[in-house]
Amino acid sequence: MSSLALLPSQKPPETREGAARVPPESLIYDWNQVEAPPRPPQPFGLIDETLRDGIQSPSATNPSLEDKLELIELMQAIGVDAVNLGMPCASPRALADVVAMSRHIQARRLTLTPAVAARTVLSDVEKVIDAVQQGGMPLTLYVFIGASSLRQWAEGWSLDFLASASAHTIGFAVREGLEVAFVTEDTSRSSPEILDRLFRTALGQGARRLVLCDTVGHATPAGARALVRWTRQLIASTGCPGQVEWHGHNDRGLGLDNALAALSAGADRLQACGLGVGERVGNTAMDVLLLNLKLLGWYTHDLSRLADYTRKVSEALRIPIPFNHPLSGEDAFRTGTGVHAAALIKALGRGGGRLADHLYSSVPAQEFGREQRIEVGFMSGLSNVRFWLQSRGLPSDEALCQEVLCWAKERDSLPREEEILQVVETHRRRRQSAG
Ligand SMILES: CC(=O)SCCNC(=O)CCNC(=O)[C@H](O)C(C)(C)COP(=O)(O)OP(=O)(O)OC[C@H]1O[C@@H](n2cnc3c(N)ncnc32)[C@H](O)[C@@H]1OP(=O)(O)O
Repeated sequence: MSSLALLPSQKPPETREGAARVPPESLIYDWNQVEAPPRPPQPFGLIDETLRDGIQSPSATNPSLEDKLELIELMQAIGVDAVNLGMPCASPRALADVVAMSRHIQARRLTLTPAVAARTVLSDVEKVIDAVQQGGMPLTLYVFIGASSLRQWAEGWSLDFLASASAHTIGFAVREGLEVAFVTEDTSRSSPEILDRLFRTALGQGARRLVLCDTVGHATPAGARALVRWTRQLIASTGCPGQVEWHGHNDRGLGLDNALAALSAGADRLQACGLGVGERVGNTAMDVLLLNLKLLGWYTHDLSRLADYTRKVSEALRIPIPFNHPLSGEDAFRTGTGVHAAALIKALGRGGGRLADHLYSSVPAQEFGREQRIEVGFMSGLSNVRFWLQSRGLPSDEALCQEVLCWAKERDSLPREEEILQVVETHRRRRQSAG
């Protein structure tokens, strides 16, 4: 504790007239621009898979219908253009929820395109047709089959079986008036020979979207780019209209990088789930993807409700937001660190929130509905304490600041607000009785 006496006391921040008017961009050299990723070659879309793949996370709770409806509203608010409502064949409740969500989308005149998933199995597709009839609105069918040799081996399937099951089911769905997206599970580990056969079959039967699935999170950005480019060339060679969609998992922690690489290579749409929930370690996180798309300048929709969306995903699926999750994590914009806090406080004094927002974060908190917070803890300096006290309208004389800081340094974790207030109160009483 005696070492604290050696800490230099914080000088009052210098003020520099006019600093507030300096745009942050002019103070930040951006190496990212030196080798900037290629912009997507065409407009792109986003489909939210939280209510399909997201709830396949073993840790997720199946959200109530009310929560699902609220989530759909928030998806619309953040500018997502399509939503997968689930698998009607999974259970009577799943079917009923899909129907209720379709009715909601219609009644509220939302612009989200609703979609559902099914196996290449006629009885699954019949359930989708039920959902369309009961819900009274079209649903895009995402019809899937395990494609890779590994997946075929596990099931005892042949490529002929995959092609005929796909042709049969897609043909049936298209004749029934459904728009069809063809989903090849494990695409990123499937050979070009397999994909060539299946994609030509699907497009020939009227599928209008090919979904490239990195089902086990095997892809790297280079692999994602190669697969997207190869698929675009294949579609062009068929003369059929067809779009490319990317579905990525995060097993190697590369979900976001792969999604961005797929987009740069020409994917028309990306799939993602709020908070990155989904099978095993989950899917590309929709919230982090949107954050990056926005910062890259590739997405212009207002994202001030993005943190609300992420909170709702957490609440609806009963999955806590990790403390260090980008943007919405508890710690995303707070610091208890002395050097960082001292600089942040000076920046606040000089230029207000906008510049301060860029000082110790690459994400401007205010733009996304959040704000910077300064805490007091064992890695703090006097600046933290003084700011903490002043921002609560409390006295912040040197003796009190030193006492709070010495006390905080002795602790193993950041103190709670009430605990700091207790130290302040004890100090006040001691002074009162002394004086
Ligand atoms: C794209 C993805 O993420 S794939 C994950 C899809 N999501 C889910 O599975 C969640 C919801 N699933 C469910 O509710 C159930 O698994 C159901 C209703 C689909 C099927 O339940 P069950 O009939 O009891 O089958 P079960 O789940 O045990 O096994 C899956 C069956 O589907 C078969 N199957 C899987 N995909 C296909 C396909 N595209 N075409 C034909 N059969 C398929 C499997 O071979 C297996 O058949 P089997 O029972 O003869 O071995």
